[in-house]
Amino acid sequence: MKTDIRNRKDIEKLVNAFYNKVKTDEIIGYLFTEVAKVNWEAHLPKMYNFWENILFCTANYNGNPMMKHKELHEKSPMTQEHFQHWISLFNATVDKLFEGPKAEEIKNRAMNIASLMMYKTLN
Ligand code: HEM
Repeated sequence: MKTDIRNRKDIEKLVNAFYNKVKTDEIIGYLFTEVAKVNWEAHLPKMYNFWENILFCTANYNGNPMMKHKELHEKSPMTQEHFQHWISLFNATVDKLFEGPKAEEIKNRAMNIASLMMYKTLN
């Protein structure tokens, strides 16, 4: 039986599952592994903080994601398809693991941030 996203431990489970898929994904994987050469030990805790702050207002994330993605786009151009694919992977991961109001909220927030990011990055 699926539960809602209740705490940081659930966020860790979601984020780990999501980036496990991302790493080997045919459409966006290379942006992480070859272009940005992501240090996963640093990136994953940042993402736990990012989403924990969004869902539970913990005020433990203070980065600048818009800037990071603009820099990434300058190194290797991204397209609307990349962002749409990111969203579909993210939604599929949420739906596989969780259900409830917080699960719906995180998908809505991801979609809104992705739209803004696309607008700021691709224009
Ligand atoms: C095509 C879509 C996307 C790609 C390819 C992508 C890729 C990346 C990469 C390579 C990094 C840098 C990791 C590092 O520090 O080396 C990053 C950071 C990050 N991404 Fe994305 N991303 C995408 C979409 C999104 C979306 C839609 C969100 C939010 C809903 C998001 C949130 C973040 C955050 C919060 C960081 C950490 C920024 C920091 O350093 O504080 N990303 N992303």
